[in-house]
Amino acid sequence: MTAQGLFISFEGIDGAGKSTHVEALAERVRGTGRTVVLTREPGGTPLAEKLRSLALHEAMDPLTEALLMFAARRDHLQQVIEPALARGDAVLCDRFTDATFAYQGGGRGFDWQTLSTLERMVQSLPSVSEASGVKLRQPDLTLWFDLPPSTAAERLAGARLPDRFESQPITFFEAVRAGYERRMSEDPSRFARVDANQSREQVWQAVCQSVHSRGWI
Ligand SMILES: Nc1ncnc2c1ncn2[C@@H]1O[C@H](COP(=O)(O)OP(=O)(O)OP(=O)(O)O)[C@@H](O)[C@H]1O
Ligand SMILES: Cc1cn([C@H]2C[C@H](O)[C@@H](COP(=O)(O)O)O2)c(=O)[nH]c1=O
Repeated sequence: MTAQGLFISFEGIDGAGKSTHVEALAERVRGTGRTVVLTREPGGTPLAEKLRSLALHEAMDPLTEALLMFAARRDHLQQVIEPALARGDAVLCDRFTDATFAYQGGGRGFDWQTLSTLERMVQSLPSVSEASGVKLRQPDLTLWFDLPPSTAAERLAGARLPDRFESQPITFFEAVRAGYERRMSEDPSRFARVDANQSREQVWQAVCQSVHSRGWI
């Protein structure tokens, strides 16, 4: 947990079941007396929502796509996430930087090191002294809803008009899933991998268990 606030991100391929549990978890966290800020990426501010719309619907090259994600994140961090954490609120965010590594890094094959450089630029915490090194804003917990891409595709079939990401083939989502795997291997204690290939109730129990075991609900 950060000094004051609590930051939980929800990750996974499209259709993994993240959004199904965000509001219910928010309710459980509110029950502990915390104010909850429910938000999403790309998005979460008026500017970032405009960038979201571009990223999801306009054709562009992988670098432009990665820069848009980080530009949206920078605004979101400054306008919403950092102020909320400073107030001691809980921020529940539907996707954060792991999605950039998974989708742009894994899915698109964009250079992982360049993404790490952008991450350092965008997420450095200003108040940390030089002696203790640069600290990056990261979620206190990342719930990774892990589901085989074929099952996710079945769940999404016919649900809505697919955007630039949702219309990608299964092989793209296999690469995204591998991106999440790699990202988790780089910081395992931050992640809880939730087996999303279960009933909604079983997934919910797994979500609650991960948050409860950390003493946050
Ligand atoms: N455990 C489950 N079993 C079967 N269907 C599920 C389960 N969880 C969610 N669903 C259904 O799968 C679909 C996708 O779920 P949801 O919108 O929560 O996914 P998501 O990860 O938020 O997707 P996206 O990132 O594309 O917004 C919805 O129709 C939802 O009702
Ligand atoms: C943050 C982030 C998101 N994406 C992709 C992943 C999804 O396909 C869409 C967002 O849609 P959702 O229904 O809100 O899940 O954007 C990405 O490629 N890179 C990112 O950093």
